[in-house]
Amino acid sequence: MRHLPTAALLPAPADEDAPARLATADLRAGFGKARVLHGVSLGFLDRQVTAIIGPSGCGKSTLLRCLNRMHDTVPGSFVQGSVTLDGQDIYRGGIDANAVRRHMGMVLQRPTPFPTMSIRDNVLAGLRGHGQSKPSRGEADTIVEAALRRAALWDEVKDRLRTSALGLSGGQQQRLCIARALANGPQVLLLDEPTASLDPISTQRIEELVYELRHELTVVIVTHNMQQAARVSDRTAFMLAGELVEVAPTRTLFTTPADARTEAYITGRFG
Ligand SMILES: Nc1ncnc2c1ncn2[C@@H]1O[C@H](COP(=O)(O)OP(=O)(O)OP(=O)(O)O)[C@@H](O)[C@H]1O
Repeated sequence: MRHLPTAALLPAPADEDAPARLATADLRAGFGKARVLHGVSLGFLDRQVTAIIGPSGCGKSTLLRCLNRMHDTVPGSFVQGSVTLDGQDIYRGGIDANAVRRHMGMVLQRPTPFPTMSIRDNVLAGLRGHGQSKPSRGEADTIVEAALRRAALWDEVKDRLRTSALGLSGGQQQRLCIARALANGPQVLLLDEPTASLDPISTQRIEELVYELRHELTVVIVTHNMQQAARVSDRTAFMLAGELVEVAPTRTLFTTPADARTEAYITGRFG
C-alpha cells in the first residue's frame, strides 16, 4: 500500500490565479417550491481538486448535480443562474445535456456497478450509453485497460475481466465506477461522498486515486469528512444552508478561515 505524500495532508496553497474550468454564477436551484441553493458563485480550477464541505442538507449534492445537469433530470426541479464549462453555459438552449454528462463523470456514495454485467462491460457501458459507435474489440480492450489502470484497479482484475462486477469488494466496485466514468474521457470528475460506504483501506485507495487524478482532470469531491478534504483537495468550499460561505486553498480554510461560521464548523461546534 502506498501512502499519500505528507504534503498532501495539508496541500500547499493552490494557485488562485489558475483558470476556472468550471464555474457557477448566482446559481439558484431546488425542487418545486423548495429552494436549496441561494445564489452560489464558485469556480473550479483546472487540474485541481475542490472539496465541498458543509452540514447535512446544506445543498452539497444539489450543487454537484447542477454541475453536470443531473439535477434537471429530477421532475419538478429548477435551475437558475449559470454553470459554465470552458466558458460555455451548459444550460443554454441547444446544449446536449447528455454530452454534458459524458464530459463530467460522476461517482456516487454507493458503488453502482451494473449487476448483470462483467467488469469489462461495466467499463464500456458508459460509452455505449451515450450513443457512440461501438468500438472494435481491440479498441475496447485498449479503453478497458487504460481506464482500469487510471482507476488503479487493473492489477487486481486483469485476470477476471469477464466475471461479474458483483464479485468485487465494495472498494473495488467504487474504483470500477471511477474507471467507467474515466472511460468516457471526461474533463471533469464529480465525486459525491465516494468513500462513505467504504472501509478505511478502500477509502485510502480512493483518496490516493483522487490525489493522482488531479494531474489530469478537474475534480470536485463532496465529503462529510474534513480530514479527507484536507488530505485530497487543493481548495475547499464551505457551504451552509444553500449558500457558499467561503472558498479558499485547503490549508488556509482549515487553519485561518475568513468567516466565523467556517471556524465554528471546522472546530466541530455545529454540523
Ligand atoms: N429529489 C428531491 N426532492 C426534494 N427535495 C430534495 C431532493 N433531493 C434533495 N432534496 C432536499 O434538498 C436539500 C439539500 O439536499 P442535498 O442532498 O443537496 O444536501 P447535502 O448537503 O448533500 O446533504 P447530505 O450531506 O446529507 O448528503 C435537502 O433539504 C434535501 O431534503
